[in-house]
Amino acid sequence: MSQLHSYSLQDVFQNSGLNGSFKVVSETGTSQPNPDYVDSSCSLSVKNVSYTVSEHVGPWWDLSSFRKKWTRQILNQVSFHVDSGQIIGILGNSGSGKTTLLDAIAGRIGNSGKLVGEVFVNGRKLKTEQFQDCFSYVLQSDNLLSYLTVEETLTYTAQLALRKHSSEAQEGELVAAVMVELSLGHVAHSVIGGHIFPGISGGERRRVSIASQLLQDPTELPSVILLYEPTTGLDSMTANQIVVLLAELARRDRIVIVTIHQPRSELFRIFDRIAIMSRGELVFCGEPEQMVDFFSSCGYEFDLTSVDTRCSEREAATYSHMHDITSAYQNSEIYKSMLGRIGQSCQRADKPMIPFKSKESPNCMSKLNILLRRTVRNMSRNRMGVLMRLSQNLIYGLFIAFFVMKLDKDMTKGAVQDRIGIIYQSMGASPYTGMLNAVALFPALRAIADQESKDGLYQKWQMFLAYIIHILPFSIITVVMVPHIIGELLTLVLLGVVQDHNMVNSGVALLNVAGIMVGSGFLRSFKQMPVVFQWLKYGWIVTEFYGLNFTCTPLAGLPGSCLMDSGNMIIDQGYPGALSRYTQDFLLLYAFLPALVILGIISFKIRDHLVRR
Ligand SMILES: Nc1ncnc2c1ncn2[C@@H]1O[C@H](COP(=O)(O)OP(=O)(O)OP(=O)(O)O)[C@@H](O)[C@H]1O
Repeated sequence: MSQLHSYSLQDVFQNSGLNGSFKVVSETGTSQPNPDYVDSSCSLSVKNVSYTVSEHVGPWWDLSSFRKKWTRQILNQVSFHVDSGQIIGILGNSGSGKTTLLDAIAGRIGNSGKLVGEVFVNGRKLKTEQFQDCFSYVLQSDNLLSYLTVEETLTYTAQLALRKHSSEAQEGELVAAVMVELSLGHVAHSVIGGHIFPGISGGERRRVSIASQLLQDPTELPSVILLYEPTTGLDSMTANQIVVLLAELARRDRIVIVTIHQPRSELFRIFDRIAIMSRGELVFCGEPEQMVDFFSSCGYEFDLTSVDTRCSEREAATYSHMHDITSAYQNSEIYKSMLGRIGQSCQRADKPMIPFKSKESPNCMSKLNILLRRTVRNMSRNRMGVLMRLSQNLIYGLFIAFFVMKLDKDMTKGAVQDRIGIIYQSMGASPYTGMLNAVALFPALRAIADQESKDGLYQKWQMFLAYIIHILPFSIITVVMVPHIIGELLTLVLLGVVQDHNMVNSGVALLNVAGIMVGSGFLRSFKQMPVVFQWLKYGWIVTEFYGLNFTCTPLAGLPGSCLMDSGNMIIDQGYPGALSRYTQDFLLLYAFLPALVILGIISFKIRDHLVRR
């Protein structure tokens, strides 16, 4: 990775033709503090943003109150202004509205409530649907593929995000530059790791997630980066390092907005602006030094900004404190000067607009190809996963073969019953192996798809298709065990619309048992079945029994115990019409496969609407 140290990200963008305009150009990736940002290249103004949701007054089991609704104010007239080169920390107790504010700015608020207010970038008002294309958003959880290295992870992201005509060399240079910028060079070839095997550290994973976001703007460095709780779950030293790193990113001509739960006191100095939220309102937004003066001038401690809901008296008292502080802030010079800066920036809309994320990213097929290569590479290193897929059908096949070899031809020794039993077991049990695969291996990919699709890298159903294509070679081994593949596909379809994979487990099990019992004809006579199930009867019986001749020793005292002595008679008597429908029934069985793939695509399209955006 020696080449890593020869690039800075800005240089690469400028040299590669994917250039943007930078005022602060650093050398070799080290930050250049830029304290005198008089005319910043970018400004973000958030003006009077409010968010309300309509909620049922009571729970659903109390119908009278459930029918009534009330409007709840989650964000109330939030305004702040921040220039490039600055990092702003949004603080507040749990439930104060930090996440909602970040989601609102990032354009991922969902449509369950009503969002009003204005967001300006460089003085130009953004439409709500433009937020998502304008800002980069780093979530709290690092959804990364465990078996890929850091460099591979970032390379695949670059391939998914960058312009279709960017070359491999350009992508490589950008990835190398981003790794330099986030000090990831020393772990470039280390695997990300997971719960069951070690990989890079928690802080390094955070940095990989941030690096992924930096790579997602192909035309220019992302100018506004939002990070949700980037320090949660990290030890204090690593948390400090992450915040320092974010401050360095901001100094390189960006705006960095971070929500943070409980920052250590030394971290306050690193932020250029501190915003404190309580009950959906900004009770303070200013420089850290101003914060100390402000709180001492209004006679309150900083930690009195949260409302204590432990009892009604404490709630009333602390709410009144909070109200006093908010009023004091809104009457302060700090607030007025902030409003002044918003006004100035709106009047001076002469700066260039931040370019939106490129709409020229690779086409659908190329993205599918990249996703497939990424999934295959990750899977091929998962020894347990590969072993599980290869061995389960082999073992299952051997198990069935063991019984098949012992099948008797004597009618009186259960020749017919045993054969039907074997078919029933093959049909009934193999979908479970498919289900187990999907439940064990797919949810991690689904979480990644949820995040990356929100970033606009691809659509969720494309990850679903890539997953199906990558299991095809394994499925070819089990081609005669269509029920196994049907089991896996059915599980994937349900995983699209049901989040909890335990519920999916039970659902598939139930559908499988019910399907076999009601619709297969193994446990019920075809003739007694409703017509809708009759056409579902398939060719296994014909495959097993056609052309078979049985022996039979008549049982004493049981005349007619040997009335049927051939497989063809069994088919005619027990499953009338099955012979003439043989091809049609098999086609029907295989038709389940494309039908389930189409259902899966629909299911993952529905997921787009279900998963809160
Ligand atoms: N769509 C919604 N419908 C109903 N209530 C909501 C919705 N979104 C947010 N809330 C409520 O708004 C309040 C603020 O939530 P938010 O997640 O923004 O707080 P937070 O400051 O990020 O909390 P934490 O630090 O615990 O994550 C919470 O009480 C939450 O339950």
